[in-house]
Amino acid sequence: MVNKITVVGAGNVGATAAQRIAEKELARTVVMVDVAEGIPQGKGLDQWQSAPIEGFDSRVIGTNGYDETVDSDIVVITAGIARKPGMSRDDLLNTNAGIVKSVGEAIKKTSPNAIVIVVSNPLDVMCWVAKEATGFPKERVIGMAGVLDTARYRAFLATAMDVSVRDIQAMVLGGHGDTMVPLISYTTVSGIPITQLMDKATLDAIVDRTRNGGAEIVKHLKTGSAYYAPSSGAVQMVEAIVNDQKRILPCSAWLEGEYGEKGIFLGVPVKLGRKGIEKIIDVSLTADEKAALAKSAQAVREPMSVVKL
Ligand SMILES: NC(=O)C1=CN([C@@H]2O[C@H](COP(=O)(O)OP(=O)(O)OC[C@H]3O[C@@H](n4cnc5c(N)ncnc54)[C@H](O)[C@@H]3O)[C@@H](O)[C@H]2O)C=CC1
Ligand SMILES: O=C([O-])CC(=O)C(=O)O
Repeated sequence: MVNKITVVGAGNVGATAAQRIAEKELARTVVMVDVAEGIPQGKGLDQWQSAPIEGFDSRVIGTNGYDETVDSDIVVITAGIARKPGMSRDDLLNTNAGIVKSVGEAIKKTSPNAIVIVVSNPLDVMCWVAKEATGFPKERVIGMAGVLDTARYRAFLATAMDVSVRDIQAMVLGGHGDTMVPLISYTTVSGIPITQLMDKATLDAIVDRTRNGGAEIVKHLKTGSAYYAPSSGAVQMVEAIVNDQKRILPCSAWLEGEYGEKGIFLGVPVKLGRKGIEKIIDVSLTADEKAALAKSAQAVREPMSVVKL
């Protein structure tokens, strides 16, 4: 358990993440911050009132400012607008860049030693905005997307094969968009290569569905985007950090030459522990996977070039 975890944005992803963090008792105090008056206060109080039933002692509070967040160990940024049907994540760029920048500046002043987990979209670009605004080292600014995209891929594979999700190991790398790269060569079911268990057409359809996994939920919900699995993804990363688990998870990380890329955030396998990103793991890729990752990096670079910081 750490002393304090702040979740900025008390909307669908933020509030669900805060509740999960409290239920897992990952921090003594969980603070939700939102600009919407009354919302973080009301949700925080409601969550705290679930504590006697769920049996957790993490105190949840909600606020519109940063005083209560001072010296947070971890800050999860979920502030920003979510997309609606017909929109791409890049359509959120300008609005969310301004929001994430202001949040980053506030965190820099109030929690200078925090590890920041970014969730707001477009994810990889927002990680960069958060890194610029906080000035934090690359180990302490981490994006949540690969854990979610991989969870979707694993869930689809488990459904198709009628096996436990627990036995499916996989990794989705690249940017959090249509160009993401599910690594078929590293997908196994209890160590058995997926290509021995599933025909190519079925696998290709699952890869395609994974790439469009966020849009599929938006199409159903109409009013916003996914939040149960996204908050689970963010909380798995929080847990890895709090408990110094040294988990190897696909996260958006600032690259300085790894995978042939530099000066961008991109989803790659990292080791997550108490210091944040403790290592970026550079795995070998097939020629097709390398080309797909390079294309995905380009899809992150383009929106970056139009953001005014
Ligand atoms: N990285 C990923 O895999 C995922 C990213 N997302 C992204 O996460 C973000 C949040 O999604 P939801 O929670 O569904 O949206 P939501 O609309 O339910 O909640 C967003 C909250 O942010 C608040 N907010 C806006 N400006 C703020 C500021 N300056 N400071 C504090 N709070 C502020 C709003 O008042 C609102 O309560 C979106 O940008 C969405 O696209 C969502 C799911 C997955
Ligand atoms: O689709 C969206 O806009 C939200 C998101 O990133 C996801 O669910 O993958």
